[in-house]
Amino acid sequence: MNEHVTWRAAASIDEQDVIHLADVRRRFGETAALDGVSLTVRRGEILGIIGRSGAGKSTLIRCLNGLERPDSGTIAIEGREITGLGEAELQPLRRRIGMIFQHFNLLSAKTVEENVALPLKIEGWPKAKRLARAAELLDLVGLSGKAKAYPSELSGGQKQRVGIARALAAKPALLLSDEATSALDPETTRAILALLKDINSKLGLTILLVTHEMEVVRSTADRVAVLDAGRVVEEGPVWQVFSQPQAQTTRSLLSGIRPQLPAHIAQRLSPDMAGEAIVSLDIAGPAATGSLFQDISAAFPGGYRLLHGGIDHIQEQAVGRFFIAVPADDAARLTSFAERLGAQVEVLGHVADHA
Ligand SMILES: Nc1ncnc2c1ncn2[C@@H]1O[C@H](COP(=O)(O)OP(=O)(O)OP(=O)(O)O)[C@@H](O)[C@H]1O
Repeated sequence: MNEHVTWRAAASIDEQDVIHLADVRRRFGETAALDGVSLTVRRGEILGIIGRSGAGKSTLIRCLNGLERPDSGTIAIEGREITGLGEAELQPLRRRIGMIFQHFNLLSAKTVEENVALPLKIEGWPKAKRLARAAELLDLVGLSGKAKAYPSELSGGQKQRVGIARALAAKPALLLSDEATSALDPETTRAILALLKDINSKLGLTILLVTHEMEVVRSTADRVAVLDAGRVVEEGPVWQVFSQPQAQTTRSLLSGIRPQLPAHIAQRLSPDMAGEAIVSLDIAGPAATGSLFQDISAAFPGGYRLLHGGIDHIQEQAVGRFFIAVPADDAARLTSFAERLGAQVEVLGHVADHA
């Protein structure tokens, strides 16, 4: 455990960014896979990167681990620029990034402890020392009893724990998770994410979570960057981006985990200003659990109807999303009233009768 303490101390001395990308571009023929990506992964944080299929996530990962070279722009790992380095110079920097994968990528003919110790063997560590380190890491990931087992004898979750232990063996500056929970059931996913969060807080380990699973980012990341057609279209603390997403891509990516206007009401929406206006209210922070509806009630004697929604908690911040119906004539005044209280308001349309 001493090694962990040393590691953490080292992390706190060195405050520089772990990864820094500036205007990174990579084209494949007509396709701009990365179209000017600038991004920073700060030491000790968990940064989530989300994007739909084809957004450029894999190209970004390949540029980070040196398997792909950008056409232009710069990539620095712990302040050292990797763009332009030759293979020999790249190797030690590549080892500063430990990776975990969707399908674990364990060697089936090797035992668990041999898999974990493999990066250290490549680095030339003596056998006794690397097995001692493997034992320490297996303890960290909760697999002490499995050192002599083979991957085929393990569950998916246990295999990913071995993957995590192996990725941490050479004390990387960054753990890069490439869809690491996508092949796991929800319960195992939660356990693996809890382990990653635990390692992040115990060791100060910096983690980059690349995923198409919004729930992974919601429950685990500190910040999130949204990639769309090779560009970062939105970036910020998870609770902020998830509560008031600005980009259309972010909104549609989040549609599965944020309350949506029920389909039977959405089908009846009309742009004609008649009957009731259907309004969405997004509000976060203390205002979300404050007196929002009490204030609206007091200011709008014509009344309102709460149709759908609720309050979630992300990073210990309340995040509220509500759909309400108000008399059409009140919609404009309600919008400015709720905006003054900190809500993001959108009039989605109107319905002739009660929705
Ligand atoms: N080697 C390649 N040759 C040609 N086109 C490529 C190549 N690699 C990526 N692309 C294209 O670049 C774009 C970004 O691809 P990339 O694989 O980085 O996206 P992604 O976000 O990882 O997608 P997915 O989630 O489906 O893996 C896509 O349009 C893809 O077709």
